[in-house]
Amino acid sequence: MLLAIDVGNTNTVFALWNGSEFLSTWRTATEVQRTADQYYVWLSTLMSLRGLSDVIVDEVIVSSTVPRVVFNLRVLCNRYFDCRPLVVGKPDCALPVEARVDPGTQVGPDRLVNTVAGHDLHGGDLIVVDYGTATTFDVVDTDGAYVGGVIAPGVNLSLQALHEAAAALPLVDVTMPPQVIGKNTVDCMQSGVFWGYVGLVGEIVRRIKEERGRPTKVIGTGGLAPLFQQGDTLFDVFEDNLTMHGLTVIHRYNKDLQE
Ligand SMILES: Nc1ncnc2c1ncn2[C@@H]1O[C@H](COP(=O)(O)OP(=O)(O)OP(=O)(O)O)[C@@H](O)[C@H]1O
Ligand SMILES: CC(C)(CO)[C@@H](O)C(=O)NCCC(=O)O
Ligand SMILES: [K+]
Repeated sequence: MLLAIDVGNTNTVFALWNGSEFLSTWRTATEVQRTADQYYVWLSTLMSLRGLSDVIVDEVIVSSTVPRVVFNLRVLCNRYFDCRPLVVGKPDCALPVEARVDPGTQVGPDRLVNTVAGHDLHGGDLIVVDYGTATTFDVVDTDGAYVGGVIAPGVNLSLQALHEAAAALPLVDVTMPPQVIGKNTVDCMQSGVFWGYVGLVGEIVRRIKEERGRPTKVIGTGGLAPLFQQGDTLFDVFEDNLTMHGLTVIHRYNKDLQE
């Protein structure tokens, strides 16, 4: 069975894919020091808690925005799953779409995977907005190619930065505040970040559409996307599991190429 691993700068998600559905997904904090043995103890424990101890993982695909993590994931595959992982961005992992960017640019693998997934589900002419560690905008051309985008600081990163830089500001969660005008510190901060990001996303999407000059569908993904959709209609669709879906599409594509 396929194990798909999506390593973000904050969180790493593992998912088991049986060819037609995800049996389970698990999330852990991304940590470069974590060893293959630590991954395996953690994963096999969670698998048995879900009654999945009999599942044999024999294929793995990885997307990692943190290059150093890949080494230990390779050891995990070799030692415990007796296979070589397919790693997005490496020459031996083919992608069903092109990346039309400046020569030498290393596009984040998560953005390529989101492009593939978006194109698979919705065709071409898309903007994928991903609320991860960074807030990214991936522009998908008519033929499905990644043609660039926008990288803005992530929502939680902005809240953290306020807290770390200003002695009197606490660390708060992002939420939609009751009013725009805050009457206390927390409401003021939440208003700044919530409405600030509603504005940021709306404005960047508007300008991308203007620059491209054709009808473009907007897809929102990432843990915080639904929260921001409450502030304004920012997306045409919300996709819960976009990156994981893209990993299964890329895995299938590479298998079909081998056959
Ligand atoms: N109201 C909220 N306030 C703060 N965080 C939230 C809230 N709702 C969801 N989240 C967080 O969103 C995250 C899920 O987002 P996602 O997996 O898209 O990105 P990430 O893990 O933060 O970033 P990356 O993928 O770059 O590591 C989880 O860490 C979850 O705790
Ligand atoms: C922008 C992030 C951090 C978002 O996860 C990741 O996609 C990344 O490290 N990208 C590399 C640079 C680029 O995508 O152009
Ligand atoms: K992500």
